[in-house]
Amino acid sequence: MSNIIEDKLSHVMFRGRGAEQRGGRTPGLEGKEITMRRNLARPTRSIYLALACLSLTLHLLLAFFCLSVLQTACVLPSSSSSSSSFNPRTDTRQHQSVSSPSSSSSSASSSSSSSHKLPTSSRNDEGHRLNNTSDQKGTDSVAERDKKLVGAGKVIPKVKDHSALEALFNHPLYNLPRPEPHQDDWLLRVKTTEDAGGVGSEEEEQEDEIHSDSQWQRQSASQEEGFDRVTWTSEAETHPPWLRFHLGISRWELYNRKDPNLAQVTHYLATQRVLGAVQKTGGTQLKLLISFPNYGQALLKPMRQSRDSETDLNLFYFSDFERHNAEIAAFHLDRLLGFNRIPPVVGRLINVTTEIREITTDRKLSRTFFSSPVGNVCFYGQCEYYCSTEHPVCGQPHALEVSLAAMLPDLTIAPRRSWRSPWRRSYSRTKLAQWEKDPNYCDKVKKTPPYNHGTRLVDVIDMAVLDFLMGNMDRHHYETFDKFGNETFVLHLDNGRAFGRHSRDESSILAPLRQCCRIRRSTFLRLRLLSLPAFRLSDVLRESLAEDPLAGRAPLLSETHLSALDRRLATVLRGVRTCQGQHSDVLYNDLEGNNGEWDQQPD
Ligand SMILES: Nc1ncnc2c1ncn2[C@@H]1O[C@H](COP(=O)(O)OP(=O)(O)OP(=O)(O)O)[C@@H](O)[C@H]1O
Ligand SMILES: [Mn+2]
Repeated sequence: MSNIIEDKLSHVMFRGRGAEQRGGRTPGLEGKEITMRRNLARPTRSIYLALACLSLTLHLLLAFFCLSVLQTACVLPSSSSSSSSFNPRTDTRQHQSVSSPSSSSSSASSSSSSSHKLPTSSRNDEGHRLNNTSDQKGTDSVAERDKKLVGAGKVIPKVKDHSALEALFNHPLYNLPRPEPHQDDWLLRVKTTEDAGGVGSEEEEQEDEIHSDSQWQRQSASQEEGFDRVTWTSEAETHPPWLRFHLGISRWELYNRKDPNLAQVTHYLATQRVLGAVQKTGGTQLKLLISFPNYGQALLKPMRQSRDSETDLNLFYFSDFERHNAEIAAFHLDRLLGFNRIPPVVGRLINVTTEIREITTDRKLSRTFFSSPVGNVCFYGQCEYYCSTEHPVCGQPHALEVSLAAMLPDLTIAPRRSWRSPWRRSYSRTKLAQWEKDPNYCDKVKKTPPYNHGTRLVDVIDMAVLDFLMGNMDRHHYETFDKFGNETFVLHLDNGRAFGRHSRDESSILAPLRQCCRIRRSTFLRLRLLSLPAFRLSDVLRESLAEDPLAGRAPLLSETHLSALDRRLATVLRGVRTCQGQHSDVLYNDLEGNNGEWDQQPD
């Protein structure tokens, strides 16, 4: 056997040498070689076969060795080890930027259900990019992240198959038939060219009418710097989402929950390029008016404190900081209660340097920018409360969480009326308001216009229920659209001071319900529905808030706030029952003539 192998090996060596010598060979030598090869063809094949077997055996041995002895050397590096090498947390400024890549990918999952299958390495790559760019003003990182946060108001990441939110919105109580709106029931309407009645009629046009196509075109001809060219016509499909939102405002609600434009508005607010940022006047705290290239605008409230920091118990409601997450959560809660009385609000991570400081034309605002000792970009603006170096709004180092609320139509085309709330607090450290001293206060309110007629009283009570649930004590005024007179809903604007405390329920907010013992039947039935396990308020709100782009960074409301909502809801329902035990006309029947499935619910 060994001889045979040796023999075959010598043939291989011979062939090898022959090949080496080929360079200077004579034709005679080549001829000899061919003859020899023919003679040796069969033994050579056997040698090849033997060598293949040998090689295979050696490979198998090597593999065994590798698996048993050097097992760790064959294992791929774990994700945690790779993540730590990609995400060095070297400095406090970077903390937020570091945590955001995973969050941006998880919030991207709201637009793509497959994204939570993203390989860890791709998330880490993002983290790496983000850290690099945050040192170069963080400009690209924030913009890139924003592109991925496009899930705004779109698809909810489905952790479970069953969606309580979907089930809630499919319930008949959330699909009550509405009368077909007449022309007068819309806040605005688009004037056609025929309506305009030719040249010279402009001064006679009513203020509540959106200008005709020809006027829009004229406006676009005198284009302002940076703004898009206006190509809208009277056709709804040509309108940007913010304009469709304005055109959808009716006598009864700000938006129709089922209108696909609602998701487009939040998406728009979350993703449009910021063209302008100036301070907005009115109110007491810092807020900015943001402009987008196609003439849309938003009201910005910055994050000033962490989501979970509870308001100091010794701070008066009028001294409390405004919270960006409260504005976002209030919009979702109001929608869940079936009110639709808060303009769409969405969270966004902005770059304070490129999206405020470098573009603002507001000198009063730009003068307040500074770099903090750890290198974060901060500003404080000019306003009544908390606009000083001691209360700066800071990026990390440039990235800042904000809430963006869709702006209502300008007051020049849709004037609003501001009403002092009958249950307004005294806004004094020493005095009590009338309603706090007089148990029969509501009797007087009920006799006073506009509360003596129509739905205004139950509207204010709806608002009190919303405010009690979210702990908002700061409802001194409310607004309505002038055009609709007293026959309209009330706007729930300014919710920045809600969700300040979860450990305390402020029962005085419920005074309108307790003192008047009246509530809309539809509101009561929805509240009862939200107390059932299948539609539990905390569950549906958690699910709804997951739609917001900022939810990927941290839940917009902590679990403590969510469970406080369930507790407070039970208090409201108990309050109604107590009233029902004392009075007969507690439920204001706004469902007359609608005998639907909701009636079958036990009382
Ligand atoms: N989405 C909106 N569109 C148009 N105007 C709005 C919008 N939200 C608020 N406003 C207007 O801006 C004013 C100031 O806003 P807001 O009440 O939120 O500020 P604030 O500083 O919280 O006020 P306050 O200190 O009185 O509580 C409101 O009274 C309202 O008229
Ligand atoms: Mn406020």
